[in-house]
This record gives sequence, structure tokens and C-alpha cells, in this order.
Amino acid sequence: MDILEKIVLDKRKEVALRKTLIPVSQLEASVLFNRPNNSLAVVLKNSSSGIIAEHKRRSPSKAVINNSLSVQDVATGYQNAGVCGMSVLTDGKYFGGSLDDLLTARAAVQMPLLRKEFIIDEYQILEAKAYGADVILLIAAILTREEIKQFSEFAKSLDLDVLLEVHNQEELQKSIMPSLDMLGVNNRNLKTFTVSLDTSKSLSALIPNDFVKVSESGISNIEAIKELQPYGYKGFLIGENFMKTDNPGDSATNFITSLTS
Ligand SMILES: O=P(O)(O)OC[C@@H](O)[C@@H](O)c1c[nH]c2ccccc12
Repeated sequence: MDILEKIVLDKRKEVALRKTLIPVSQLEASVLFNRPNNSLAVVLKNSSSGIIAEHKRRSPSKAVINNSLSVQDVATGYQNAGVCGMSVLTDGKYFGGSLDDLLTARAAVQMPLLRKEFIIDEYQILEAKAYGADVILLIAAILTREEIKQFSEFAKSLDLDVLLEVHNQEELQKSIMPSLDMLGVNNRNLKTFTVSLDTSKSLSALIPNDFVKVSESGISNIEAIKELQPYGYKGFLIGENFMKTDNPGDSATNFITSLTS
């Protein structure tokens, strides 16, 4: 069993338990359920930097990245840096995150927030809405085409943006559908953890222009972004490069300043 299969197996158990603890009616009663969506896709289209900054304490590929920061400080720092949006890892077991992290970020900032999660059930999309997300991630590697359709249409019905993540041509081709807003190419293979920007480069031509193209993972300098922009990428998801520093907000500020100057 590879790591992704393990994560999904654990996730199914976790979601089954969550459903018994917090009924859908309670999620729907959240005041955040009626909050208007702040569209990441729209912000990215109008941005010159395209930076989406992630809160990530640890990962299966890197162990501890940063365990000593408050989500609130990280979110405020990212917002002051002028990033387009923030990605908040909510998986606990493998990434050290939580839905409370999402809520804390929501309370701190107005910018678009992505719930970064292994979504395998509509219930998690209701959670995303109830805890203040503007965008959900769907990972093609763990979903069938039917599930991608069902989950993305459900998200759209809740006024959430959808970022669909692929890593190869097969995943991309099974996923193209109008209920997606953004197409993300993960430069990291979630099964082997190898990272290559060539993944974004080679898949870009296959992504129809109606989707905002996002390149994800392994971006550690502005040269990488300058390399990817000619391939049509408008969004760049960066986690570790900021989170490994003592002040991710300052790191993002310096990064964006040198990118746009
Ligand atoms: O820390 P990095 O290499 O900058 O990567 C960020 C983000 O792309 C990565 O965390 C990620 C991309 N897709 C995911 C799916 C699940 C968990 C995590 C991810």
C-alpha cells in the first residue's frame, strides 16, 4: 500500500466518526454557511504574483517543517505580504493540521482560504463551508470521474471554488469538466514524493484555457515562477519554502517583492 492509499483509508474512518459526532444540520447552522464566497480564481486572474501561501506544520515527505508558529500569525503575515490566498492543511494525522486551524485563519483574514484536505465525501465539503473556506481541493488521484463531478457540483452549489489537482495526463483527461474553476498540477508525486517542475510544464498544454492554471509544490525561488509563467500558470502554491522560516509572512513579503519588482 502506498502512502496515498494509507491516507485515504485513515480518512474514510475519520470521516465516518466525524459524521456521528457532528450532524450535517449542525454544520449547516454555522454562521459561516451564509458568508459570501471570496473567489480565489478571480483574485488569481487579476494578480501579477499569483502566490497562494500554505500553512503546513509537517508532511509525510518532510517530517517537521514548523511546529512553533500560531496559525493566526502566519495568516496575518501572509495577508500583509499580499498573497492571493492561503491554503490551510486540515489533515491531522499526516500533516498536523485541523479544522480549527481553518477557523482560526478565517477569523484572522479576509483573503480566499483553501481547505487543503483529502476529500472523499461530501460531508467534508460541508465542513469546509462551515469552517470558513472559499475553495476546496479535489485530488484526481484518489477520486473517480463520477466523484469529481458529484463533489465539484456540490461545492459549486455551496458557492465554493474548486481546485482540481492532477499529477499526470491520465488524471487530467478524466477530470476536465465545467464544474471546476482551477486546475492544479502537483509537481510532487504523492506516492513517491519526487518533485519536478517538468510535470507542470508538460501538462500545461493539455489544460483548456477556461481554467485558471495553478502549479503546486516544490517552488522554492522566483526563478521557478518565471520559468512556469510562459506555460500559462497564474497561480503558484508554496508551502515549505515559507513555512520552514521563522517568519513565513516576512518570507512571503520578500518573495513577492523580488518577484514583482
Ligand atoms: O511545501 P510545498 O512543496 O511548497 O508544497 C505545497 C503544496 O503544494 C503541497 O503541500 C500539496 C500539494 N497537494 C497536496 C495534497 C495534499 C497535501 C499536500 C499537498
